[in-house]
Amino acid sequence: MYLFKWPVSIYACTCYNPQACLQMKDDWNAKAKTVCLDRAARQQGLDRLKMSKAVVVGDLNVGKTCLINRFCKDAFDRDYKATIGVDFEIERFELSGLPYSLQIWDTAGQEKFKCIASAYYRGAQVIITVFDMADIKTLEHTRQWLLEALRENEPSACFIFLVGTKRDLLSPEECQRTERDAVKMASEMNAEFWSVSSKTGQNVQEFFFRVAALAFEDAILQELELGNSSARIGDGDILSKLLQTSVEVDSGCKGM
Ligand SMILES: Nc1nc2c(ncn2[C@@H]2O[C@H](COP(=O)(O)OP(=O)(O)OP(=O)(O)O)[C@@H](O)[C@H]2O)c(=O)[nH]1
Repeated sequence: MYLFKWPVSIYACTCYNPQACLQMKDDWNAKAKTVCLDRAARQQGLDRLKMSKAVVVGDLNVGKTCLINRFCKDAFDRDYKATIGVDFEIERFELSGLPYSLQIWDTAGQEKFKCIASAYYRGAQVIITVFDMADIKTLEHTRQWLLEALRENEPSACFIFLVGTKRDLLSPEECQRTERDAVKMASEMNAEFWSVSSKTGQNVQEFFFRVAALAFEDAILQELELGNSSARIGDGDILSKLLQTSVEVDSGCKGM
């Protein structure tokens, strides 16, 4: 899969929530592009709030709620409390000078709540399928969860992530083995794989920053295209000039 790389987000952000402040990268070349894009976005009247929706799906007890709580509240609860239906958090960022919010929908993994939860899949820009690295059968089930979430969305318009939780419970050897299986599954799902621990916080912030960066980039591109019908990637327009570098984003393991 080829994506235009526009690393705006990673370092040009001043977050409302200090937890969510995206890390600065020392890449002046990219920074210059960020400034250009920011200016272009302003010219297009894009100063209003942007919001993207991410839905988090997966078996019960795999750690969906803990993943969200670690990122949004920097908290971890060792006691299991089943999600009933759905719940959501909104994380606010300022990216490249623009306010931006990520709505993160936590859905119930329990079968009896599935019909309630699936009603909220629609309109997602990001689908996060979660499995428990210490319970390999939950990895197999992610395919089905993804299918169900895609049924309510336009597949080509969604970023798909496969997230393995509870890596703190695995030995390094077990972790390697599970990550190998997960990378295979991610490639079948056309997803990007991350392995995380909500208990220790390992990779959680990095993962959500990546989600926010991709969703934000996509939202801005869509706005620019809608706002100016002549603005099309590859048409020699402002976007293609700004987004000169395309990089191959491979569906491999990003979070290890
Ligand atoms: N050791 C460890 N335990 C975790 C981790 N993430 C979650 N847990 C535990 O796993 C259990 C289930 O976590 P939840 O986040 O509630 O699971 P869920 O997927 O939201 O479950 P449903 O709401 O039923 O769909 C809890 O007891 C958590 O403490 C992790 O990274 N490491």
